[in-house]
Amino acid sequence: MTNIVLFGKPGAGKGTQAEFLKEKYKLTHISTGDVFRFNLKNDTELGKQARVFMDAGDLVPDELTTKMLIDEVNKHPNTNGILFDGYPRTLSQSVALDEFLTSINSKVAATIALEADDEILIQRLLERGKTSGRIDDQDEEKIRNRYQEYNEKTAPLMDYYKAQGKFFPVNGIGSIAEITDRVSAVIDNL
Ligand SMILES: Nc1ncnc2c1ncn2[C@@H]1O[C@H](COP(=O)(O)OP(=O)(O)O)[C@@H](O)[C@H]1O
Repeated sequence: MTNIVLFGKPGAGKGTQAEFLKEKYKLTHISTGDVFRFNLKNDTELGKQARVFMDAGDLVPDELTTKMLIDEVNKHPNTNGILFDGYPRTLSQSVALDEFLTSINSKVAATIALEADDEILIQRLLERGKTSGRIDDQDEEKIRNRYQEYNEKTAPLMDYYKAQGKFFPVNGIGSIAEITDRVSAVIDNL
């Protein structure tokens, strides 16, 4: 299994790149944001629990998120590898992911970070909010809160993966195809 973590701030283009990468490398794409939104839409028990956090732009509590993630991975026992998009987002989630992958004889092969400036990203999200219907994309204050969550809780993961020699930053500004090429260069070298 080649498991790749796609890392980046909100709006960095993880979901867009994942669509191309999953085809190219025959990976299973798991977006925690998408799974949560599916549960919100279908008003499941998980959706009910996650809604308040998501609508405010806060992270959903680790325990709930990790349980959901493990359930998703377990739905694909024969996969070539997983493309993790939006997970892990806290140190506790990184540790939980490593423990879980070890338990199934696997590991994170690489964490690939799409890098771009905050102001560019905030504009992208506001633009997306006009058509996506996502409450968390429609209001600058909620977007700024997501950046604060990222800076406080998610940014420290960079050091966690750097210490393991698994952190690969990629310039996230350019055409979609250019960025796919940059990410592919990292994967092809693994
Ligand atoms: N790993 C996670 N841990 C906690 N909450 C999460 C996680 N992944 C997604 N969420 C929740 O879902 C929301 C939307 O996720 P996502 O679509 O990945 O956002 P973004 O476009 O901001 O990167 C987050 O703001 C958060 O509330």
